[in-house]
Amino acid sequence: MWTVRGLVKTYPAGRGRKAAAPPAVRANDGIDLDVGQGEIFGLLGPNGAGKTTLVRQLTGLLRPDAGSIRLFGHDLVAHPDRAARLIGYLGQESTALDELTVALAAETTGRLRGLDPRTARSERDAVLEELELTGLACRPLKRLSGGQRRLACFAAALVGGRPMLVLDEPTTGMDPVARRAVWAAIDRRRAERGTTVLLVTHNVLEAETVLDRVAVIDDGRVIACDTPSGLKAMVEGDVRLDLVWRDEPPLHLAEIAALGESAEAAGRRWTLRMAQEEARGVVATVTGGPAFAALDDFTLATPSLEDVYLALGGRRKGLVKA
Ligand SMILES: Nc1ncnc2c1ncn2[C@@H]1O[C@H](COP(=O)(O)OP(=O)(O)OP(=O)(O)O)[C@@H](O)[C@H]1O
Repeated sequence: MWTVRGLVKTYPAGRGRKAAAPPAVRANDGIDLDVGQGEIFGLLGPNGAGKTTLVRQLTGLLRPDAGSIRLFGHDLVAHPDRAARLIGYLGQESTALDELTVALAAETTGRLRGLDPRTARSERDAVLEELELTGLACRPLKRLSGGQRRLACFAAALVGGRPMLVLDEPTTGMDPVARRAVWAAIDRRRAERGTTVLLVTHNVLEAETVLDRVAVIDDGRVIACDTPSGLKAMVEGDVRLDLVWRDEPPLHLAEIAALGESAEAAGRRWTLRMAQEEARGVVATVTGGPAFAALDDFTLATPSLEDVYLALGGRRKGLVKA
């Protein structure tokens, strides 16, 4: 339904004296994607991986240097204007709606999408109620908290019932209640209308729970594409061991110093990834010997999408777990 082949986008080098000019950036480097109708499809990757660049091309806002994009049979490279009729897009920034009230943002979006005034008003009321925004309806977006503003923009993106929703980190800054409301609204549309969702995220936890399939993007390329469980099967047999030290790790103990060499350290926390059998020995060492006194807490966990991502050679930077 949504077919992307060989998409390439390079941002040109900046002007100026040679040494000071920023170099050209190949932000998308031959991307292929196939998204099916009714899928909740994710793009996961660290900051700067090329996700937003990809999404802006898919939504007709940025012209690719090479490659093809077809959505519901339309050629969106030749006719980028058609994207607006097919896609409800929630970008990372939404300053365009800032001056409007929550109600007017939703209603105006509906009118811009061709709804008659009455339908725009009734869709506005329904979506504000669905997302529990009715109490904020008269508030200008610029007078809302970050999470509330994001939710109001999400509400506006839903008005007009586009068959495809493209959401660039929709739940950033939202509390758990608002997040749940977003996922429920998406699920409802998929169940009732077969709406397809393309979701950009660097939240691996969210990715694991809500997505049907994920494309992992790194350095402008798709480095893996599968269901979350399919991706996790790639690192089956591995576990993650987190050790939290009370204070300094007891590096005077030879076995702890050796462990430290393969650990990723973040403050008092060490994270180690290893085969299950090996983990058993390490747990015995840290809990049975003199190191135990220095240990505050430890957890042993099955692999997450983050572990897959790291195993694929991705960079850790930019992926969040909460
Ligand atoms: N307008 C621009 N001009 C030049 N380079 C750009 C421009 N926009 C993005 N880039 C560069 O292109 C690369 C991809 O950026 P992009 O915004 O697509 O990443 P992203 O995966 O969406 O990141 P994030 O998770 O931080 O939103 C980065 O190296 C970025 O610095």
